[in-house]
Amino acid sequence: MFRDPMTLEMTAARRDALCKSPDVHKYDHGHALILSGGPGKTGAARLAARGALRIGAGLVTIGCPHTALAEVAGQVTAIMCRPLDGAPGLTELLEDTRLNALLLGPGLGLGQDTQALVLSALSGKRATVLDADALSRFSRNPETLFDALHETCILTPHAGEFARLFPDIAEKLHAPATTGPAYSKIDATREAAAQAGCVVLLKGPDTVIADPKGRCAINASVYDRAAPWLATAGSGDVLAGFIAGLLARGLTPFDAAATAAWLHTECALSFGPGLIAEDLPEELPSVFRALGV
Ligand SMILES: NC(=O)C1=CN([C@@H]2O[C@H](COP(=O)(O)OP(=O)(O)OC[C@H]3O[C@@H](n4cnc5c(N)ncnc54)[C@H](OP(=O)(O)O)[C@@H]3O)[C@@H](O)[C@H]2O)[C@@H](O)CC1
Ligand SMILES: Nc1ncnc2c1ncn2[C@@H]1O[C@H](COP(=O)(O)OP(=O)(O)O)[C@@H](O)[C@H]1O
Repeated sequence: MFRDPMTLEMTAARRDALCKSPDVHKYDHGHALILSGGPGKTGAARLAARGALRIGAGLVTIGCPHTALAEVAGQVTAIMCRPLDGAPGLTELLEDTRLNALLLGPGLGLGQDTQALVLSALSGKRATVLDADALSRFSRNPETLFDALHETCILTPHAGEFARLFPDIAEKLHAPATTGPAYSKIDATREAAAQAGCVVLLKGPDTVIADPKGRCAINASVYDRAAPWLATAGSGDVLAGFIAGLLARGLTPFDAAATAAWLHTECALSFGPGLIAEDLPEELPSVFRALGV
């Protein structure tokens, strides 16, 4: 067990996990399924899907409502798309056991459908990233979500989503410290991971990743790694896609979250000012080259 939080670095083991063997085929690199919202709400899933493909998932499919199929299909090429209406459609699609990593939330909306999709996705116990609306949807009934989560899930809230899902923990985090040591973002993320029973990645300039046993890492985008251009619409959607892609490739939830957060910052540093979310996946090849992947 790792009790001490570690500042993330690109270790040889992490780098090796990103390399692809010469003698395997695309299904050996996994197949990520990313759910999209309806018409006019497909951008976030497309950003995430591009991230998942660029980080090395062998195949990436966007599952979207029939009504959004033309919009999605008209804007993706290497990424595949499948019509999928509601939780029954998802259950049917998940009969394909090669779909080994799921991402739900970006652009999904806050309706009843989102809750049903999340619960259906979680029932199969597949590696699953929950972000954005898949978290906010449960702000009034977090216990429903916690009861369904399992150990290969990853929650990726920003501070606002975190406070919706873990209001008591957020209150402690934001309370003024009257006695030391103060309750930190690391304490908060660890407590949230223990409560949820899965990995939690709490975003921000300093992103903290924790698992239920207390293992913890920090991706600090500060000082020489400051990347304020990441505060742009959709950059979190790309991060969720990076994590889903690495899950598809077989990384553990903790390693997928930690490695993705580190690469996300590297992509922003490599691109520099003027960055928009679309640029992040496109920057991965030069980041990989610099790492010798
Ligand atoms: N290209 C696309 O298709 C994109 C699609 N997207 C998709 O849109 C959907 C809704 O996304 P969203 O951004 O409107 O919802 P959300 O982030 O909950 O903000 C609502 C309120 O929460 C707060 N808040 C926000 N951030 C915070 C923080 N870090 N820390 C603290 N508080 C924070 C803030 O409230 P305030 O602080 O202003 O009171 C804000 O007004 C979602 O599905 C997403 O995937 C986006 O990803 C963009 C690109
Ligand atoms: N000032 C900052 N410096 C470094 N990274 C940041 C900063 N602000 C936000 N980020 C990162 O950008 C991403 C924003 O994600 P999120 O808030 O979910 O936005 P969106 O919903 O638009 O995708 C997160 O990965 C977060 O860690």
